[in-house]
Amino acid sequence: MASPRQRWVLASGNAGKLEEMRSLLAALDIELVAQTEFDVPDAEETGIAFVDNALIKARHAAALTGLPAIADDSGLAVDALNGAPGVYSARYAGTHGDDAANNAKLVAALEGLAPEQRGAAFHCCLVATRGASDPVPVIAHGVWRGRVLEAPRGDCGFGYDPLFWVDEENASAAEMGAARKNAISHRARAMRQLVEQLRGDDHNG
Ligand SMILES: O=P(O)(O)OP(=O)(O)OP(=O)(O)OC[C@H]1O[C@@H](n2cnc3c(O)ncnc32)[C@H](O)[C@@H]1O
Ligand SMILES: [Mg+2]
Repeated sequence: MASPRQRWVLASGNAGKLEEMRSLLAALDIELVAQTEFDVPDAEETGIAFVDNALIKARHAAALTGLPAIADDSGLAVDALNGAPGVYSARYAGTHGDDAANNAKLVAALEGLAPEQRGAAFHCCLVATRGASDPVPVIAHGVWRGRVLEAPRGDCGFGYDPLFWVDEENASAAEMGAARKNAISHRARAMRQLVEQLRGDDHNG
């Protein structure tokens, strides 16, 4: 599928995600173009599961550009909130993509909980579709476990990164730096799987 210099559209309007996806996809010899460069508007994310929304976004971008597409649907599932905000992570506080408001709401929701009650997982579902009606899209899923801090720490990354504490790193996702995050994150794990499958595709002709 990923023949040399094939063009793919990255079906995301999130600048933080796009930067990470580009760096994670550097292993594939493909030209990646953000959907915003084609004026593709955000798709309506009506799915119940991450994979539903990733499929919706990939098909939407492929349909409007005529190119193969890669989409990411991701979010934070907090144990004490029974998996919320989950697929609603981007609009947890009401306004889509208002990271500061989302983080403030999360801090308030977990107020008073002890560290061992603050477990959470970042999920990332990636979908690669060869076209809008591809009957066999490639799907990958990565999970990254950590703990929600009582207050933000660090300036790197995006979204919930300043609240996501990773014990083994002794750092929040916003403190560890892009290179480290891109080695161990939910998105890194999903992308390794996706790249593996796309490479397999090449070999299968
Ligand atoms: O749908 P697109 O256009 O890709 O962009 P989006 O920002 O709406 O993305 P999602 O619908 O997948 O929502 C993901 C939410 O989870 C957050 N999130 C996902 N990955 C993250 C990461 O690596 N670090 C911090 N927050 C993350 C992100 O900030 C959003 O609030
Ligand atoms: Mg979205």
